[in-house]
Amino acid sequence: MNYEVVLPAAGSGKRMGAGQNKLFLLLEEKPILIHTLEVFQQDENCTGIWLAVKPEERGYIEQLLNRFGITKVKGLPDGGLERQHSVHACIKNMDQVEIVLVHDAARPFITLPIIQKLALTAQEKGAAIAGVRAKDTMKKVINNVIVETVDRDTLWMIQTPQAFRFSLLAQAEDHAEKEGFLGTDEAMLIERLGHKVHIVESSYDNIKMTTKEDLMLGEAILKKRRETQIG
Ligand SMILES: Nc1ccn([C@@H]2O[C@H](COP(=O)(O)OP(=O)(O)OP(=O)(O)O)[C@@H](O)[C@H]2O)c(=O)n1
Ligand SMILES: C[C@](O)(CO)[C@H](O)COP(=O)(O)O
Repeated sequence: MNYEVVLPAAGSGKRMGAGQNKLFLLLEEKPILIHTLEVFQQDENCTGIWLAVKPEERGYIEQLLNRFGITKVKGLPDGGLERQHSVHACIKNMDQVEIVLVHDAARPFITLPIIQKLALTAQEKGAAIAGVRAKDTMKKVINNVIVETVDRDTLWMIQTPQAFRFSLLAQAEDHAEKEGFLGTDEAMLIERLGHKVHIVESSYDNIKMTTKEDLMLGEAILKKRRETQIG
């Protein structure tokens, strides 16, 4: 199933505390952003990449695209104050396609089988997002006191990619903007339309590079993958 992908890349990386956009930090000598882009560059089903960027970082990102042979980028619109604004900027710039994926540029370990399953489920059902089952005992806590132990079987930790029929996501983004609603993922905007969102089981490796500890985890995931390939 063919698709185009939106990669929000206009964050600041405050929690990483590196004093620069965390996407420029290196994992095995390659920027995190490039690790993520290479997944989609290599996927023959990906027909276009849209990158939301900070205006002052556009020139450097274009240099990186050239240096690493990333040729599928169709546009690099200005990102916004929040992640949702950055995604919306891309959606507004794109021509209509059947299926669009939104994927955090900060999640470099997504794999092609999960991407394909998401795209196919979105084609069939309209909206599909990646997630993994909660592993720990889950409790709701207010003011440091347990209010409730939540049935773990109903809880998933949500990731990206999130895949949609383009028209549905565009409608959800416009609706959220009109109502001044800000969500932490695209699925929340679709849920507000009353449309069902389906889950596709993903991998615990598909971490978002958020804090310093994630850099070590990231190096370990790359090492594991290299050793599996060699072995
Ligand atoms: N205004 C924003 C904020 C975030 N992002 C992107 O959305 C993804 C997920 O966001 P997050 O991990 O929160 O990244 P940052 O906002 O950079 O990190 P922090 O919240 O720690 O500042 C990242 O690829 C980030 O670049 C974006 O495009 N525009
Ligand atoms: C979309 C997301 O990756 C799902 O886990 C996440 O909500 C975005 O990251 P943030 O750190 O909440 O901005």
